[in-house]
Amino acid sequence: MLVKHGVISALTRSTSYSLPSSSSSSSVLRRQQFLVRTLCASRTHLPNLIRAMSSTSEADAESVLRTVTPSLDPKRHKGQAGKIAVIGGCREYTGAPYFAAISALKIGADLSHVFCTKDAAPVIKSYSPELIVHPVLEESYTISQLSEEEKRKVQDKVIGEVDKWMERFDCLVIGPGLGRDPFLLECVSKIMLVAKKFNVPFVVDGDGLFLVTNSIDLVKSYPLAVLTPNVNEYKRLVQKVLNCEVDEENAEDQLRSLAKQIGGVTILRKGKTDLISNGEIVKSVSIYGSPRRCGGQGDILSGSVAVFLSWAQQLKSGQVSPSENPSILGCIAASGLLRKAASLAFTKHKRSTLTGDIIECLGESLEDICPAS
Ligand SMILES: NC(=O)C1=CN([C@@H]2O[C@H](COP(=O)(O)OP(=O)(O)OC[C@H]3O[C@@H](n4cnc5c(N)ncnc54)[C@H](O)[C@@H]3O)[C@@H](O)[C@H]2O)[C@@H](O)CC1
Ligand SMILES: Nc1ncnc2c1ncn2[C@@H]1O[C@H](COP(=O)(O)OP(=O)(O)OP(=O)(O)O)[C@@H](O)[C@H]1O
Ligand SMILES: [Mg+2]
Repeated sequence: MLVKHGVISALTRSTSYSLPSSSSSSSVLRRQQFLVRTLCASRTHLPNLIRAMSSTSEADAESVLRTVTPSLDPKRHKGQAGKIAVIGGCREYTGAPYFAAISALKIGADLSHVFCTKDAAPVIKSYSPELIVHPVLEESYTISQLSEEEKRKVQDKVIGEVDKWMERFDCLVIGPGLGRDPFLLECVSKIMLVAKKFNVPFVVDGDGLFLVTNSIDLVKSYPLAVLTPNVNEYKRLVQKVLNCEVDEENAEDQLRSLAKQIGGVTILRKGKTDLISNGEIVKSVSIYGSPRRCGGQGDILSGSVAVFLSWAQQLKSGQVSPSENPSILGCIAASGLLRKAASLAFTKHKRSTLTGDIIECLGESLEDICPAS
């Protein structure tokens, strides 16, 4: 343990991340181990792996799903299969955070929280009693009458409300249905700083990517950040970071450059084929899939990445090669499962397939690949 902690300290010093002071809790320890595995994977072992795999290779998503999904052990207590929090949900969008949060539960996480605006909270609560919903975020229109001093107090309160829960979460999903209100996004930037302080991994999606694209330092060189851009979000990222247009001919190399340029974050580029890179390796997932493009499928994906990433970080060393980055494994597993569930839902519902139908197929699809008993 002491040796491990020494390694952790050295690694965290070299990346200028500080560990939380109460590093005795098991979730903090797990995150430290995750950080070590992620850094080891990206610094020590990957060069060898890259030499062996210079071009993109199709991931064996089913095998990754079997590796990362924990067995249902009666000795485990509530929380050990994952505690996820979605930061998103505003006046316009209540579906997206719900889809992300409920997908996490349907896959097998124990607890799923949503931090959203006060307007969105009763709506999201009414979709499901399973979710723990915190009405804490504020948009500009609710505070327009306040002085600058009072606005700062509101911001501190918002951040305090999330901060007090932060250490309990295994992963955050930042952005589904967040909206683009400037005051709200400023609060979310601060929430990201708190997550980084506690080494909590986060998946950035939807409007979280709008925020990050305009303030890339929020995620730059944070090894526990995963970005899940769709076609538009990817285009904006490429334009902003690489200062060029999307190059479909050299899609893999461009994705690798983009991830490298953002300091080795993991990027899952969604599309006909999902491409995943951490700036070193590039993996693809193209199995299954559905021709229906109804809104909300990306939200299922971001909630799923959070769960599989959390499970991948719990794997004991020995079960998985140290060169396998938990963030990459989480992305491969989530992409494979979503595509299988979408395919199954489509065989049942054809043109009328909706996101809710795909969510209903998550359990059956996972069961098919790794049965619960
Ligand atoms: N039911 C809901 O509450 C949903 C809310 N969503 C949220 O809506 C917000 C905005 O997300 P968007 O994905 O619309 O933002 P984008 O910036 O990706 O899309 C903006 C515009 O681009 C178009 N577009 C999207 N995908 C495209 C594609 N593949 N090819 C061409 N044009 C495309 C959209 O129709 C939209 O008009 C996010 O916070 C997101 O999470 C979405 O997740 C969908 C479901
Ligand atoms: N052309 C396609 N063919 C097959 N599957 C696709 C295609 N485009 C996207 N997908 C699948 O759908 C998933 C969601 O991608 P999509 O581009 O719809 O995300 P999004 O726009 O962020 O969704 P949302 O509406 O939730 O915001 C991807 O992970 C991918 O597996
Ligand atoms: Mg989206």
